[in-house]
Amino acid sequence: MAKLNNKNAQEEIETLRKKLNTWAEQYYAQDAPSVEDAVYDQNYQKLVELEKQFPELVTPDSITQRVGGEIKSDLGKVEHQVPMLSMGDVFSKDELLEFDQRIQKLVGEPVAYNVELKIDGLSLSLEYVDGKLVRASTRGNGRIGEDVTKNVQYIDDIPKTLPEKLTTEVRGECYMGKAAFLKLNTERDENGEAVFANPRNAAAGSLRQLDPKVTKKRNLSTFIYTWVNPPEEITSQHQAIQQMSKLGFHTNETGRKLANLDEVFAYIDEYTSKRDSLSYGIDGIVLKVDDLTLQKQLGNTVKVPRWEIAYKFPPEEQETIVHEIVWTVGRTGVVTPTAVMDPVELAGTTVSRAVLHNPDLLKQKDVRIGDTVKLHKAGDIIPEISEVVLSKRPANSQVYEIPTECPSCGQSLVHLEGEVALRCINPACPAQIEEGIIHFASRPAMDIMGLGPKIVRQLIQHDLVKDVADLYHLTADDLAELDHFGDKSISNLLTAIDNSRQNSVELLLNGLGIDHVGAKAALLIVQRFKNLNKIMQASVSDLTAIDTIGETIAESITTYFAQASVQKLVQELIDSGVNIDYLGEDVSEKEIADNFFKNKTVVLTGKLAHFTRSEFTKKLESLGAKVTGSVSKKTDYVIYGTDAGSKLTKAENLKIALLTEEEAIEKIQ
Ligand SMILES: NC(=O)c1ccc[n+]([C@@H]2O[C@H](COP(=O)([O-])OP(=O)(O)OC[C@H]3O[C@@H](n4cnc5c(N)ncnc54)[C@H](O)[C@@H]3O)[C@@H](O)[C@H]2O)c1
Ligand SMILES: [Zn+2]
Repeated sequence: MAKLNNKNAQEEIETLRKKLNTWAEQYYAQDAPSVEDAVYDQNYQKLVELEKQFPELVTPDSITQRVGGEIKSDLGKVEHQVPMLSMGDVFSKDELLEFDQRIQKLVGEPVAYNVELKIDGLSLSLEYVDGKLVRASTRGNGRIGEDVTKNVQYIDDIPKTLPEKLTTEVRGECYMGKAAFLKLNTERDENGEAVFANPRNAAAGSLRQLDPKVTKKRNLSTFIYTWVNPPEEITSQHQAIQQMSKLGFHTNETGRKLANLDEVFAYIDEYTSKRDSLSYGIDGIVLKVDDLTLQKQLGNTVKVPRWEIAYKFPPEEQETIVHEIVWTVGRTGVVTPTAVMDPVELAGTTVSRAVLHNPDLLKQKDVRIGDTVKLHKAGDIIPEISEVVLSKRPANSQVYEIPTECPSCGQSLVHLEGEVALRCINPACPAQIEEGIIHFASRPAMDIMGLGPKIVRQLIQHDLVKDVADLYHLTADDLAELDHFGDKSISNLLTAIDNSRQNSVELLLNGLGIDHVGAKAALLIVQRFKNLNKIMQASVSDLTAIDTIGETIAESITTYFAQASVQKLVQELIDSGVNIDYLGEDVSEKEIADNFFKNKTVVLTGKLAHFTRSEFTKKLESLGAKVTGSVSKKTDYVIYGTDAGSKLTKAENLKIALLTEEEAIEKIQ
């Protein structure tokens, strides 16, 4: 690394932290990472190196000093009696040797390790009182996790009662098996929902659900590997696992107590080759000092235990040849390239396609027809081209030319400002119409059962529909033209279409497929305006007056409804009897019951432990409080967390009533 001066280092550190924080938030809170783990890990390592070089620049809120992301869900919060930590990781056998040497030096002699598979899921704590399961929680930020007690009732392998009346806590990994993961992603893909990047995010997204019935459908499992407070006779990790298994916990059978690193390396090799045949995903192996007393002596850093380390597998790679690059047109006209390659076996499945996402990425990787490429699986699952093997590039190879015309309708493609994507902006483009109708009928939109992609495709091929309004004119005779479509299916589909006329209008607003407007935004907008005509007349500033609606969404909506073709479409829908009113509960004018915060002006400052700023603000606003950004004489209360700065001082000077976060929470309840 080039020598940096203090100022440059500070800048670089801040840039890295910002990037990592964003990725961690997407990964931990939204269960939807935007970059591969390897990219995250590399940037994280860079930050670690810089902080080592410039220790004075380390701050307690740096991602290297804390666990996971902030908790942002609406699930209840649970404070962990013993913190749930992260784990140090290494990427080579050499680094494992260094770890072992460090341990030997600290302990004064060679130690035995219990070696376990590193399961690709999320940590889960289970608390029992008198042998009864009373509470389950996620790791969260390590100190405070999310309450998932209701959700784990639906995980079959978790014992709800123990054979002994123990009061104790165990921890382990909650995961989704490979088969369940692939099934879930296939379903989501068919419903037009975003697929999960890997089994870990899928497990996290399925466990952290407000509605436990969703968890029930997701087929989660556990491997329990930590006994937080074992009985005295348990003196080693190996023993702890065996005893927990006897108590009915699902433990992993592959763990082994090993006396030296040669045996550990053999274990790594063994499971590197067995990995694909396991029914669950693993991303490495874990070395734990086996002796529990030694574990205690070695203790923890702020973020990780000193007595354990994860060895992460290098990503598996295969070489193959690219034959073709195909372009598909999505609902919003975005055209996406996919490389089609000679089929190869990669981490357990046969792979022949890899999405290249956008033309920039394709250019940057400079993938050409005939190129030999290295293929790996992001998150162990999704095939991706890592790089071109330049030494194997044919002599006559030519730079791949990005198409200028839409593969579906032939109209010129455009690059909209500020976008990496290439788009077809022809509203009559058949591919877009098809995707648009599939979206309109999907579950989060108009929810028309039985109108999946295959049927939509046929309806278009038979010239039965050209836009979503045509759906409402379909007759039994029309549908009889379709392949394998019997009387029963016909009448079911017609009923489903008919029922959708009565949907509350947020489903229609989402179904129209306006850029940036998903189910959540649609609901918020509809709750404010109550009726589609009013939304069509709203200005950008009318729309942004809604709390969470920003300019991007607002502009997208006004631009959309300004189009004559759209106005005509909406009129046709109305003429076909489709409802355009909000039929849900009235939220805005609901009478707010008297409470401590009603009609009070409140300022939040400092770092909150139990809620995020925006969660807390929402909560207070729902109680009728006005939450503002700065302290003035009009402020009734200042609620403060840790590290509160000038706002707190100002409040003290103005003698404004102060509440700690905990005090404020008490007043809410
Ligand atoms: N792609 C992204 O944007 C992104 C963002 C944030 C984090 N990440 C990934 O997450 C990793 C960091 O996450 P982390 O802090 O949760 O650490 P980690 O997942 O690398 O390791 C710690 C976790 O391993 C789990 N585990 C599995 N098997 C275990 C066993 N047998 N014994 C003990 N623990 C076991 C536990 O849940 C524990 O909390 C990074 O290395 C990165 O790869 C990716
Ligand atoms: Zn087109």
